Amino acid sequence: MDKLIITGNGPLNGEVWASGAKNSALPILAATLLADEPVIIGNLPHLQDITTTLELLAHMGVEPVMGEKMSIQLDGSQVRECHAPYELVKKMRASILVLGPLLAHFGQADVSLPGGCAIGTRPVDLHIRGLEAMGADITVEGGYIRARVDGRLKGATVIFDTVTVTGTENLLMAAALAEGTTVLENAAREPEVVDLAACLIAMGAKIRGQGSDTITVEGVERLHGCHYDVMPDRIETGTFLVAAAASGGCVRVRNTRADILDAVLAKLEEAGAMVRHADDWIELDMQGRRPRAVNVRTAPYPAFPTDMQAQFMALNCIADGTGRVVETIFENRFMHVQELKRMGAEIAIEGNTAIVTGVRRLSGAPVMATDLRASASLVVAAMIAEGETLVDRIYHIDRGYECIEEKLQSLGAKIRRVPGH
Ligand SMILES: CC(=O)N[C@H]1[C@@H](OP(=O)(O)OP(=O)(O)OC[C@H]2O[C@@H](n3ccc(=O)[nH]c3=O)[C@H](O)[C@@H]2O)O[C@H](CO)[C@@H](O)[C@@H]1O
Ligand SMILES: C=C(OP(=O)(O)O)C(=O)O
Repeated sequence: MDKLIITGNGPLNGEVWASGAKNSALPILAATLLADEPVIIGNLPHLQDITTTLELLAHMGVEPVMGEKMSIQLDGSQVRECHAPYELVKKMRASILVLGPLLAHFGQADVSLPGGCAIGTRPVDLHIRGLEAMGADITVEGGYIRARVDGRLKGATVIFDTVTVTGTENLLMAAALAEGTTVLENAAREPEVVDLAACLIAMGAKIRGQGSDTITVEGVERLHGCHYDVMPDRIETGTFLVAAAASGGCVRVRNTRADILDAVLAKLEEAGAMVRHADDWIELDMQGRRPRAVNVRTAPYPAFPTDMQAQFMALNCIADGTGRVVETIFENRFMHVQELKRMGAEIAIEGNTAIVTGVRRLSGAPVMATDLRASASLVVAAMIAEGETLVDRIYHIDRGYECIEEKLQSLGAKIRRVPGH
């Protein structure tokens, strides 16, 4: 298993590019299963999760054809098998995103039930209930979701009990090829849902209301090919900005968007950062100052994202004052706390709240990455700590951060990868 060795090296400064969004690319790759023709997807990030998705599509018979500039052509008409095996699903929960497209296009899907993961149990009951409301016959047996429909799925009104991002995406994709109109209520408003809808529209789907909590889809009989570029990764962008703020530095992130990061940018300004932005870049300047502690409470978009919670925890660890971090989305997303404490952080947990009292200095230590964003928080903490930190199990970070060490090195970080077994 690869490890990262990081030595605190003062403020981060310079420019870095944001990659395409993982959480947009994954549903969009699954959406190519809906089309009868080749679809070209551009601005794909080079990530382990993308590789896993391409393996999953190849397992079904869809062979990826590499194009220019990180683009890939996929042809949904090549599907031979509507089966997502446990061996691949266990590597990546987002594999559940093939359920809706397979069922809508081919009338059948056998998808391994994704397990829980470090951050929570993460059930998929709302995906299943929504598809059943559209006429699917679904059983769960031997660890597999077995879904069938005679003819086309039927449009329905689906009211989600809880806001679910991939649940909304699965139903949106299924509804695109259903017979009649589907209304998704209490739908997720995340920018990645809007990006998926834009890709589906480019394929011929009829969708309105994306970005609001009511999405209406008029099903069409077929979807065609298109070329679609994935939006920039707002969580990767936010991670670079938090690292800049925590280190007292000045960083410009290019190829990104400020309009999808409002809640994060507001918290960074509250922490004392000067933030400027234009159409495709965001710059954060901390002018060498120590950040002020901030309170954050995670909630569905447009509120503060759970995927940025761990990184803000790292910032609060060295901030001036005490910050309360409340996690409302996942029941176990504080796995980084114990590791940050190994580096000298002062954090107390009360239920779903972490109370972080800033210290002037963290110290390097051997730490263990437990999930994707926990890993990012440890990397941020390591870059501002005194001495050397060894971050183990970084396969988690490779799921969601493209060329993490090269990008951070370009900002002045002392970080290197040590290959492991
Ligand atoms: C690939 C992807 O896009 N992943 C993101 C997606 O995950 P994901 O789509 O898995 O997360 P959800 O939005 O579905 O989860 C939100 C909450 O709803 C619960 N729930 C969800 C579905 C369901 O059928 N039943 C149920 O109870 C979950 O356990 C969780 O407590 O949104 C999360 C919340 O913004 C992000 O942290 C993940 O990075
Ligand atoms: C939790 C995340 O991803 P996933 O849903 O793929 O586990 C994440 O991107 O922070």
